[in-house]
Amino acid sequence: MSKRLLIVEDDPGLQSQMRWCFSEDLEVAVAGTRETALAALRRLEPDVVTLDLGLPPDPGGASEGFALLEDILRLSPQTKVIVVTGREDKENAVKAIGMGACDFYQKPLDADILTFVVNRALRLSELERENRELQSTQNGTTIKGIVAASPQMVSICRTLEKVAPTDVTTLISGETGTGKELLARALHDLSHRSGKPFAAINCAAIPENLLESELFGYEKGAFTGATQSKKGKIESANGGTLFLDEIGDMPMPLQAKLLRFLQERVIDRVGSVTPIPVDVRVVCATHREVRQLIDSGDFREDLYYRISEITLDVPALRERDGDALVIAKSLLKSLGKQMDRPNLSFSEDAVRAISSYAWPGNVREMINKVKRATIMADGKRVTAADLELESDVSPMDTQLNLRQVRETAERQAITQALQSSNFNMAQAARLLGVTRPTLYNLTDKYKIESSAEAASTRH
Ligand SMILES: Nc1ncnc2c1ncn2[C@@H]1O[C@H](COP(=O)(O)OP(=O)(O)OP(=O)(O)O)[C@@H](O)[C@H]1O
Repeated sequence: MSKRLLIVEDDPGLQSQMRWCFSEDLEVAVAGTRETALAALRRLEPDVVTLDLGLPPDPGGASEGFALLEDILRLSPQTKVIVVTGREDKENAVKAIGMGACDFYQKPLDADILTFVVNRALRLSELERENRELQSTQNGTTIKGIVAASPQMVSICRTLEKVAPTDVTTLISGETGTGKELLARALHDLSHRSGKPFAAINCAAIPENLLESELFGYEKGAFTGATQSKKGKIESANGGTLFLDEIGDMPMPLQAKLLRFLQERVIDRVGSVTPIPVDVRVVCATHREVRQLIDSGDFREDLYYRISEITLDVPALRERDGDALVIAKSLLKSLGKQMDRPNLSFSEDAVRAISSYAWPGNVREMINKVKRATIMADGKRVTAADLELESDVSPMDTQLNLRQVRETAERQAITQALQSSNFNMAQAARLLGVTRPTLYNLTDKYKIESSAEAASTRH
């Protein structure tokens, strides 16, 4: 894509002199007033603007130039602005830089210096764009399967890397869906036990009377129905890692038995008194406040100290700076690939909605929302509405020109009309106040399915 430069200069002589300074591989537009400059900004989306501060109606001062500088920085903050000032106008140059201009250039015109300054700004703009692209795809950790950019999660991953090679019992706490099991698996994968089993059991999901035999196994004849002996989860994890999810929900009698195992590293199957030595690393997780469970008499304090030799407190997604967006982007990429909808990206309003939403169900909730959006999105852009998130921005805050606004609005209106008319084209056309052929043209243009069957089997 060619680079674009907008020259804002009210003197026609200088306008053409400046235009001549730049080679043909640069797309150059010229504007002489604030209004025409803003129109060109929206149309051209320039990488760099040279801005003469002395614009009409204040050609002798700088008020109009400063107003335009503010407009440009608000509407298109990534555009690099070089202010052009009079020979003795150092004060305004400094003020403009303070406001956010990237450089300044003093008249009279010197072609070499001007091209040098503009090329430098173009290069800066290119580097910043590359950097933005890199940042949006970069993962702050190299642990397989974990996507994180926030300092909080990056620090947890660092701790995890240090703890993994040891055998210390680790307690991972955090709200539901924050990735506790994912971290437990990473602890296993990064340890010397990775070639051995990883056995997981959810203490809250198994009825109390079955949990003991699930964990410790049983001998033939131990209870009605025990027609043969069976290993429990602890034994089947021998050599590897045992993950006890929702440890806070473990019944008291079993807590005593687990404590004995952690102290002596032997288990007794149900119905047996012969201890079996087992070598496992234990990782526990809970979404509950274990300290409160201890206070209310529902959790043994001695067991707590045994299982929490190291604790990892996983913050909720809303507390991690920047994670929501990088995880959402990574999910969109992988789910898009899985569902044969590659190259999807989030619209500006989706990006804002993802960053401001509280994600009470954390990453698990995000997976569901992104999965839905991957199916629902029309075209390549996933909107806040596709994610079923509220968009708090008006289109003009984020969209640069009318084409973008119009297309988004048209696409939404057509989809709604088709849905509310049960995909009856004549009725939808009436609702939209257009003829049927026009509606067909529009559904073709936006690649919107115009029958219920096609819309539901589209993906
Ligand atoms: N940082 C992350 N990067 C990528 N995927 C993640 C991340 N955190 C969580 N996930 C994914 O989110 C889903 C939920 O994670 P996980 O099951 O580990 O959460 P949990 O805290 O154990 O939940 P619960 O308390 O409900 O058992 C999983 O599919 C997991 O792979």
